[in-house]
Amino acid sequence: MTYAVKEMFYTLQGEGAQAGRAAVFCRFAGCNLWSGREQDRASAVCNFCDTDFVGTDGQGGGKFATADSLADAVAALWPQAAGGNLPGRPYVVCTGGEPLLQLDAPLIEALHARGFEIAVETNGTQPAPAGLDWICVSPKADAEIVLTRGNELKLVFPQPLARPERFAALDFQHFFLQPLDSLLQKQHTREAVAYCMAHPQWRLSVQMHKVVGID
Ligand SMILES: C[S@@+](CC[C@H](N)C(=O)[O-])C[C@H]1O[C@@H](n2cnc3c(N)ncnc32)[C@H](O)[C@@H]1O
Ligand SMILES: Nc1nc2[nH]cc(C(=O)O)c2c(=O)[nH]1
Ligand code: SF4
Ligand SMILES: [Mg+2]
Repeated sequence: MTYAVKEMFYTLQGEGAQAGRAAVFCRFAGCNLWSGREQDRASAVCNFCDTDFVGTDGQGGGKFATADSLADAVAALWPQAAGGNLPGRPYVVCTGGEPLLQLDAPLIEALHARGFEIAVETNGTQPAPAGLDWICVSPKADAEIVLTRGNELKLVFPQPLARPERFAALDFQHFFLQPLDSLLQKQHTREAVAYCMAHPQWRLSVQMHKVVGID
């Protein structure tokens, strides 16, 4: 299968329980909940997206004909210490767009073969292939989730039609509220803080990369 990748870069995970960890980000092109075109945003199932995932023209992006060629490109972004491996297991975060439209068993095998721990950021509407090491599901109000277990559930907040209570009993290790980044971001942050203080099952996920100014 050919993989369409918008961009690939080395940075720190900015969100959730792995925030602060060095990671290669592999951003797959395309999503099932929005075309990515601004003129379609208002009518999209998911209409608050902060990401450009259209096409393959970003930094490190492209079309990859095989799992091995994509995994080689991911591995090339991980820093190599002279004369040996760095401490800290190589970590790749597959995101998008919606990564589970493309991430398949051959790619998981190829990334594992290169020593990578594989994380995914998904909207939860697609089943996950076996072998993923970290699953972050971020539900959207108008899209039913089929992925109801994983490592972390990270709810963009507030979504009036997707209250945290709807997800609180699902099978995840960590529950995060991530303030909706928009013109009202400060207000959303205050509301998320108040919710977490009243419901200690939930923790706050600040999008750290935006605070510190990295990709
Ligand atoms: C761009 S999405 C890509 C992965 C996948 N499609 C998903 O929605 O989880 C990556 C993460 O950013 C979150 N996100 C998108 N737009 C956001 C915004 N305006 N404010 C806060 N988080 C946002 C998503 O909910 C998701 O957790
Ligand atoms: N640094 C950084 N951390 C992130 N965590 C999730 C992201 C995403 O867009 O999926 C993201 C991102 O775009 N950058
Ligand atoms: S599901 Fe994820 S990638 Fe798709 S539009 Fe929503 S936030 Fe963006
Ligand atoms: Mg992002």
